[in-house]
Amino acid sequence: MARPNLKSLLRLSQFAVNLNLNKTTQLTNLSKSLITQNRNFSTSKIIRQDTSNNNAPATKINFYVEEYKDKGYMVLKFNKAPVNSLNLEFLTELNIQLDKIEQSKDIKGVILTSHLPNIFSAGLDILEMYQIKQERGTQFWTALQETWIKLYGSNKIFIAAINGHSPAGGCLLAMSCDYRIMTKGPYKIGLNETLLGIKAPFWFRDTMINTIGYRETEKALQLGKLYSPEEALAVNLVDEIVDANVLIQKAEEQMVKWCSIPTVARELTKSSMRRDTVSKLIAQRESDTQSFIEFTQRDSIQKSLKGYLEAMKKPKK
Ligand SMILES: CCCCC/C=C\CCCC/C=C/C(=O)SCCNC(=O)CCNC(=O)[C@H](O)C(C)(C)COP(=O)(O)OP(=O)(O)OC[C@H]1O[C@@H](n2cnc3c(N)ncnc32)[C@H](O)[C@@H]1OP(=O)(O)O
Repeated sequence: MARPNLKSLLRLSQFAVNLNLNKTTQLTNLSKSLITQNRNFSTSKIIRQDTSNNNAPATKINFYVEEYKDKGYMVLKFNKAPVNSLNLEFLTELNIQLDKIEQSKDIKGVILTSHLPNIFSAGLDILEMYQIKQERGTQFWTALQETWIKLYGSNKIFIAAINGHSPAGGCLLAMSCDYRIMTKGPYKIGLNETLLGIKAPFWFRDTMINTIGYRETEKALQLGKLYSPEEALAVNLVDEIVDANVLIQKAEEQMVKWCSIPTVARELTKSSMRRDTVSKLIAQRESDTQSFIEFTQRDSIQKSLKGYLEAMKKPKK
């Protein structure tokens, strides 16, 4: 596919929030059709000023929410085209969703998945790290910490239905869930930060250690290893791999199973397993943010990120 020049890549975040009337109309129609299928289906919208067209408000639907209150769970679908990259606005909205979930008495669990084909999440939006300003960088990193604390530290049941690529921050989101099911296919999952010339933060590392163990993490992080679904299954990075057409069905089956466990006992058990890991970041949030700002402002890191952005723009073979 044709790649834009660096300038247009740098406008990606701005572009991503601009109004796309056709898309919005299509999505609204989709939402309506799902409601008529007797599903309680709601959309979450970001409304903000579209600076490329001073007269038009920008509307973009970043999430679809399907609630099955009678069954006690919901499906939360990422919908930030093209790759569900995690930028400040997306994370802020995700945090609001996570707060609502935590406060809901009717919802015991959530299936996290993507509405976009072949992609769960491409991880952090690289443009949030490239040539960042301190204020935005601080807000961004704080929002990301918040997401992880809310997700990894949640008492609710989270099942990741990974329907495509899930590198870096995408892998972190998946690992923060209680159970992972991945679609078979030419997809990759893992913490590949070293390939971008950056070090995975300690809480990414700890989440991976808690998921696949110390030795496998040691290799995976240094090599920036991206696993195929079969490789991920072999090291317990995912718990199941399935054909795409049964992904949500399998996730729902698991959800029913997890929901059937006595809630308080399950919650106390989960919390006892994760509390120390979460507390470690909570105790170091400010210094972790400062490290992020200091690290990403280094010339060497900016050079690596620039090279990575340029490589992403090269035409695919
Ligand atoms: C104490 C020390 C503290 C240290 C802290 C320091 C640093 C912080 C580290 C933070 C940890 C970082 C975590 C991360 O998550 S970094 C992000 C890593 N993500 C990736 O490497 C994924 C890159 N993307 C891809 O590999 C592919 O895009 C794909 C996900 C496999 C999907 O492929 P495909 O479907 O073929 O899509 P395209 O490649 O064509 O991409 C479509 C457009 O999306 C743009 N894109 C892709 N990924 C990102 C991204 N992560 N951020 C921003 N933009 C992204 C891509 O450029 C295309 O744009 P275009 O359509 O305009 O060309």
